[in-house]
Amino acid sequence: MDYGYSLQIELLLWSALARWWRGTITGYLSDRLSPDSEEDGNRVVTQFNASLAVVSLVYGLSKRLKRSKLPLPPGPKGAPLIGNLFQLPTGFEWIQYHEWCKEHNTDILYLNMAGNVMIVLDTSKVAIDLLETRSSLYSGRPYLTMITDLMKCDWHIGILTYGVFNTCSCISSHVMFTYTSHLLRHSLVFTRSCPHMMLRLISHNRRNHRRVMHHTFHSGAVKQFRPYIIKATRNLLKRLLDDPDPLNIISHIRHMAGDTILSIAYGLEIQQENDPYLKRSEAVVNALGSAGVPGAFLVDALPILKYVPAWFPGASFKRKAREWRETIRETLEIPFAEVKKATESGKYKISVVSASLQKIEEGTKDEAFTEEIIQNTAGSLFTAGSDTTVSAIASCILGLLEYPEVLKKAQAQIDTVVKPGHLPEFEDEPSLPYITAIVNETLRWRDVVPISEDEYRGYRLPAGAIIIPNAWAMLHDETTYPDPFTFNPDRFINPETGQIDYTHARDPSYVCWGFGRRACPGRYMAFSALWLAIASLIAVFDIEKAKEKVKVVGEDGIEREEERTVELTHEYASSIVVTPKPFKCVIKPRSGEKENLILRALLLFN
Ligand code: HEM
Repeated sequence: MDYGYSLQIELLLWSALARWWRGTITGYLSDRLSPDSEEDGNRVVTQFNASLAVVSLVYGLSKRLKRSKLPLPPGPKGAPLIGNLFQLPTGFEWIQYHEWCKEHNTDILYLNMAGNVMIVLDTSKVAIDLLETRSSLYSGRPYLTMITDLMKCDWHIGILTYGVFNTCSCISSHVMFTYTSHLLRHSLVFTRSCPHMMLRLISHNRRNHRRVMHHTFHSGAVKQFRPYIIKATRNLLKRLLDDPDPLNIISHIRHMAGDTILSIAYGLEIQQENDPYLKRSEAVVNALGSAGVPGAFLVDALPILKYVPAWFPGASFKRKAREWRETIRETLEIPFAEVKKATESGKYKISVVSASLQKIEEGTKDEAFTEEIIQNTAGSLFTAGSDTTVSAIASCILGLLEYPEVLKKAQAQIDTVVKPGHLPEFEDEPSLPYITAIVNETLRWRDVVPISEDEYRGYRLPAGAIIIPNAWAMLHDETTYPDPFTFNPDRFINPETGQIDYTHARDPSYVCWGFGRRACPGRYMAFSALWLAIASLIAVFDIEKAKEKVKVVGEDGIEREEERTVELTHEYASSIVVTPKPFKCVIKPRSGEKENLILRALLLFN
């Protein structure tokens, strides 16, 4: 059934394609040939088109026939043409995916979204098998025309394709990719300018960007950025001390995450209020968040709409894209240019950009180290690392509020290990296993990226299918994590030694940082930032559920005021990164001594 519809659609596309080729090449030749030779040109083009269409059809049909012999994974029955499109909830879809998997007794689920195939991987076994063991079959993200073509965010590490080729959305590039990639043997790439059929030598791919990132983010190198993490964490403590309003907690954490990342990326000194770099970067996160919501812009489903002029009625998406494009460009270029200037003058602070530019200066032969790739890599860090860090710290606070005994136990361990008058340091990590267990449990309990998407280019599963590893299902699998919805850091602690022990509950890092070639390159830095922030918050603050006064009418019929605990609703905003919505709580220094400690610790840095 599915193949029947998609074959019809494909036939239509191929015939449209043949016409398109005819128009394009005829136009191209007529611009260049004299009127006499135009007729010859037309004949050549017609013959070329005919052969191309025949080859296309034979190729497409043979692939279809070969593929249709293989069974599809099970999945819920869909409606004609639209498939399962309207069966999906608009948020927290990973829960529904998991329900369907249970219903169909499968860990590989097939969904058809109006012809677009989605394959959900519900267990770590299939996810690791497909995404790690056979990672070379995966090439990139599903293409979003709004973000890539119109907002010109095609440089972002999370959007780029891993290997030599970068993806192109439009039909022309698809044809070029299919036919020419084999001929060119991985030496050229078709870039965003594909309608003009520009080819350029490739170094512009995700593998190279990840290499630049690895240079400063591998487990050893990332230690050089610890002073930035310490400073941003201490500023967070001070901000919470000065303004403990629960509705501002998430924005304080957001400031800390942004401060850390921009310092690491560029060595920037971030202001506590109205920092222009932070403001621009947050605007980019919001823009990408809005544009990345599936179905938010029709142009993603109908890429041809990108050619509609901005003044055209209903084309507000073009105007929005133009506005966002400008912010994105400034965010990418301004800080990079400043660091470059500082590096040239020799007055710079250590950062991803300065360390990578230095590698060029030293004459590296590594093709990944170009100014463009360094600029792109640094520009990707904020969007990838800010909301994720905010989500994890805020979820941890929710866990501590819901399970006060965890907070008390963690405070007791800190009090015995950390010297009086000091805040926890990175060096304390081996002696504070319970804090490490809390970080792990946070990343498992409220996993930050419940599902991600990858594009599959293999056989057995339909080529081009979107693969969705359901990390949420894996991290809440009760055979691996008994009582999975309880926030219980002790599952990672050996009761006899008191040390971290993953024999009874698997280390969540095998899932929570993503899989294979998509796995989070910022994980060591992210873990360090989470660890220090959580250890420091627990060391100096008591975090409790808020109380509120309510009016109640007693049995005697008299109205009284009563104090009640405000229960948490655990509401999250559902997106690629799920982040808790602001929640009520009380956060106050554990003592006057801890308050002084917060002030003193920050002074040391200024
Ligand atoms: C709690 C913190 C974090 C978590 C849980 C997390 C998790 C993840 C996950 C699951 C992915 C893969 C997404 C996918 O497959 O679609 C990813 C990708 C990525 N992360 Fe993180 N991340 C965190 C923090 C950070 C930080 C702080 C940075 C950098 C400063 C960072 C940089 C990146 C980048 C650049 C990618 C894209 C990699 C690629 O597509 O090749 N992340 N992250």
